Amino acid sequence: LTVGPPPTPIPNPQVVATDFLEVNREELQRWVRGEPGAFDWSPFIQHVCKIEGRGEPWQEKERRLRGRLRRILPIDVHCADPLGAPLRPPADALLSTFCLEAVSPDRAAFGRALLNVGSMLRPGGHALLLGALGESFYLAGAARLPVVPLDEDDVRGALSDAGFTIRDFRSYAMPPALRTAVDDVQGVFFVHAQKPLEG
Ligand SMILES: C[S@@+](CC[C@H](N)C(=O)[O-])C[C@H]1O[C@@H](n2cnc3c(N)ncnc32)[C@H](O)[C@@H]1O
Repeated sequence: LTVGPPPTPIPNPQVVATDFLEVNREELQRWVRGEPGAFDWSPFIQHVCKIEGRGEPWQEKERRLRGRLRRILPIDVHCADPLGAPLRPPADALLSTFCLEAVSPDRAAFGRALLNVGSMLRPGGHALLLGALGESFYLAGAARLPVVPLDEDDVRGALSDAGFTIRDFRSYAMPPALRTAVDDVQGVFFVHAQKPLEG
């Protein structure tokens, strides 16, 4: 789960990155510090520069992102206060990818997790969520990890129950070429949702 800057520019935006596992947080920390042997995110940053098409040198984007990533915090999306204490200031925007459904035993838990992470957003804040549709497991090395299989209506219902307004909802069915043995994902959803300005 990553909490970050909003779609419209704000002065001096900061990015707060979070993960449940210390090993994952340490890996990210190594990248921020530029340590040798850290995971190399540069192909992804180069790709983003390419699709943004602004001619920004990728090294500049990487440098800026490193500078903005000030906090890497432990999180548990199953807690009402996922960070252990309210995020101060609350986030303008929140990005979560393939997390909530992968760590929830059932749809009710997915809905509660969405409500919990939504509490880190300011009123009017934006959530960008990507996740798996119809997935029941994925393999991480030798481990077979369960996933709650969701359909589009499950995601829409959970967003509405958590008080979000859906601004954009897209999904695609996994093309056969991308179906591999590491999971049984049927599709992917992309959501832009917003918390109401009041309440
Ligand atoms: C399927 S991975 C997705 C990772 C990454 N966001 C991505 O898109 O590839 C699920 C992530 O959820 C994290 N996780 C596990 N339990 C969690 C919990 N209770 N609260 C928050 N994150 C959790 C794992 O450490 C892992 O990084």
